[in-house]
Amino acid sequence: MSGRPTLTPGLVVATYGRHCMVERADGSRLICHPRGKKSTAVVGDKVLWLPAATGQGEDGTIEKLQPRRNLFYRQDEIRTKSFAANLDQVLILIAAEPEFSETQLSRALIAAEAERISPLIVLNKQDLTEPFDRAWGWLTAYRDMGYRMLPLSLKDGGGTLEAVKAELAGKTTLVLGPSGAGKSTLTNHLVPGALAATREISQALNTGKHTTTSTTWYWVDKEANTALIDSPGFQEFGLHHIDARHLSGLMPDIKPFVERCKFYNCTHLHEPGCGVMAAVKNDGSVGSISDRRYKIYSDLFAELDASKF
Ligand SMILES: Nc1nc2c(ncn2[C@@H]2O[C@H](COP(=O)(O)OP(=O)(O)OP(=O)(O)O)[C@@H](O)[C@H]2O)c(=O)[nH]1
Ligand SMILES: [Zn+2]
Repeated sequence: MSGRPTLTPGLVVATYGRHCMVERADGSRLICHPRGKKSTAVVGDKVLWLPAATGQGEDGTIEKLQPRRNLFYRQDEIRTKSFAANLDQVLILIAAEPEFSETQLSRALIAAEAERISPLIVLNKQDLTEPFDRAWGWLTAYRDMGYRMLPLSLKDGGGTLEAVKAELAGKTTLVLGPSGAGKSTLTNHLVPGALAATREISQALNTGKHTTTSTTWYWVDKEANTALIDSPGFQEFGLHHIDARHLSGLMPDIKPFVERCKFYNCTHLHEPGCGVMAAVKNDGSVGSISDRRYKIYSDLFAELDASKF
């Protein structure tokens, strides 16, 4: 009879619980579940899988995860983690309206920095001129920190969408953003039919129930060079995997001042001779740390430090 089944490479394109949708090299897809309890595959993982024995209800088992280039962490309200792996960049989509939270923006940027994944901030709804200009001006501080930023109007399409597309070309991008920023609209502009495809995947993975998968991979081009990964909003963007002591190094406006601290293990919360605290200015002028960002730092420090116990 035939020999042993051979391990076949695949890409995880969606997950629901421990079930995964795996794409073969030819683009066809099948449902797999990981062998063993420990290994959990995430969207973007490259895996080796085997066909399941007949009658087991799934099409295959994931036998091996290939080493990851990076792993983006996110923790939701109930503290279950969901991630995506092997990313080139994270697109943080915010909008002129509804107003977004600076804390959530900072958290997403810190999560990206921690994995050395380049973030791209995109401010949508440029057609809403007045709130847009206000938000854009306010984000200047983030441009000054060195973050890439682009304006967008999904309503008007045109030039701004082309500029965003150019940043995505040839890369794997995770899209994050608060509810109402325009994530679904962006995905549908870039991948027509994306939402219908997601519903189908969700139903296949979750035995027909109408729930959406937490994270989904889409190919933007036929050649499969450009990929977009959609993820739910970031209301509760937990950073519990980050050590509080590493936080200052992950905030580019705070980092340069750390070397001025008197104590090498300064937490920048109460120590005398702290270079960070000395640089905090309430006007957020260039070459200083704004008091908003310092508050985000100190609140996060307390949260991350407490989460260890
Ligand atoms: N004025 C304006 N409205 C926009 C623009 N882009 C999207 N919208 C609208 O903003 C609303 C929210 O867009 P969605 O794409 O559903 O936002 P989302 O980020 O997917 O939101 P969730 O599904 O809640 O996570 C919709 O009514 C869109 O039509 C834009 O550029 N300008
Ligand atoms: Zn200090």
